[in-house]
Amino acid sequence: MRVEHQIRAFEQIFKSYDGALPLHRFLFVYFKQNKQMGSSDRRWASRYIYSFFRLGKALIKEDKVLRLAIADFLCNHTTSLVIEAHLPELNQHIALPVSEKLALIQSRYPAFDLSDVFSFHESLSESIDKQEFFQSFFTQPDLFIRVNTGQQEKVAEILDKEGVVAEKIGDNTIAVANGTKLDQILAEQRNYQVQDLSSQQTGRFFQPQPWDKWWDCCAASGGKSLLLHDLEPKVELLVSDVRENSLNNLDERFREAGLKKYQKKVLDLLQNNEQDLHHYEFDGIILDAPCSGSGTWGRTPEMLYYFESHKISYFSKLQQNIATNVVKYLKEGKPLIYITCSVFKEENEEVIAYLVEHLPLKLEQMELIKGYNHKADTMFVARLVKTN
Ligand SMILES: C[S@@+](CC[C@H](N)C(=O)[O-])C[C@H]1O[C@@H](n2cnc3c(N)ncnc32)[C@H](O)[C@@H]1O
Repeated sequence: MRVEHQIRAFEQIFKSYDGALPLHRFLFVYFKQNKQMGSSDRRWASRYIYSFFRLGKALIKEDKVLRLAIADFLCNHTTSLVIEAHLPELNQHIALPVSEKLALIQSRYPAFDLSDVFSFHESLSESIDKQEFFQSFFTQPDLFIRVNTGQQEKVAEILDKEGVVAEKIGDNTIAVANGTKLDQILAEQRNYQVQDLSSQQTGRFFQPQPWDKWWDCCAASGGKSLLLHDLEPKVELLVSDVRENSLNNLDERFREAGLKKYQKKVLDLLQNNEQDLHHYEFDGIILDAPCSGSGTWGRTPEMLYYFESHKISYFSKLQQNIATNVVKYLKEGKPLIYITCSVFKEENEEVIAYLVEHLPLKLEQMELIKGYNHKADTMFVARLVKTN
């Protein structure tokens, strides 16, 4: 009876959700409206719906509940009523590594094709190891903290005292399990930022100099600007975004981080901004472009199910147009840092090919930062320099 209750709750959620909102926001509202669900019901319903979407479109023709049991088996190291009821013979293998569990599923269900987990695989950037990438969707990514230089030991000690398992990476990064309530544990926001590991690594491409003028032109709440500031606090900074709300969050984050001196503008980079920008010339521009976000779908697996492939071209055009509009404000010999959190070549290498062909830009370096092996996001970054 209890398993039927859990399955009914899962099916209700699946039926009410259409992919329009991020799943975590939808669940927040859904649970508020369904107060009869106790905390255990909510926990199981969340686990099931997230596991279910991690299967993408694999075995799409099979019964939904069987797919749920397979997904839940692949994603978790502890069993569930659904696995016990619908895959009883695999229950004893729940603690095996994902690769071994996949082999078990493949041998039982020959129609299981791992590439159906990510059904847009034809569009992937070439350097991605497809097997590893597809497999990564069955593991929840970690939460990463970028710690200011010299503060890593101190922050790690506080986490340790609170019983949080924390892994130090390099000198400035700490990984903890997703869902860790950092704001309740670490009071001193000045010393750290929540920022994905791969996003932190884009900083290697910035190379700012003291007193440089930089423009973070799609700044949102300022993640890349804060990274730039940590690399070189003497940079003069302009931040802009089309969404005023995001920039308000940025003010709050900058204040907490102690970043006081910066200029801020609400700008739509698809428009002519000459009135606002005619007297500006930058020593560096960070274009952290709007994109499909496909390198972050390990955190939002509902996208494996709901994303529509025609959107890739839409984002690619948007990226080309925004880049074209910002490059005129770059000084000769200075860098445009182009960043996406996409795994699609049309948003990455192909945008760079377009920019190099149509704009006075020369490619210095580009890299797909592969987070899928490190429980992190996958990002693309390129450093292009303006020519005459
Ligand atoms: C990938 S996010 C930026 C993330 C941010 N740099 C960070 O590190 O947290 C892309 C941003 O581009 C902004 N954007 C989208 N279209 C735009 C446009 N036409 N003009 C200016 N900004 C735009 C979005 O509002 C969004 O905040």
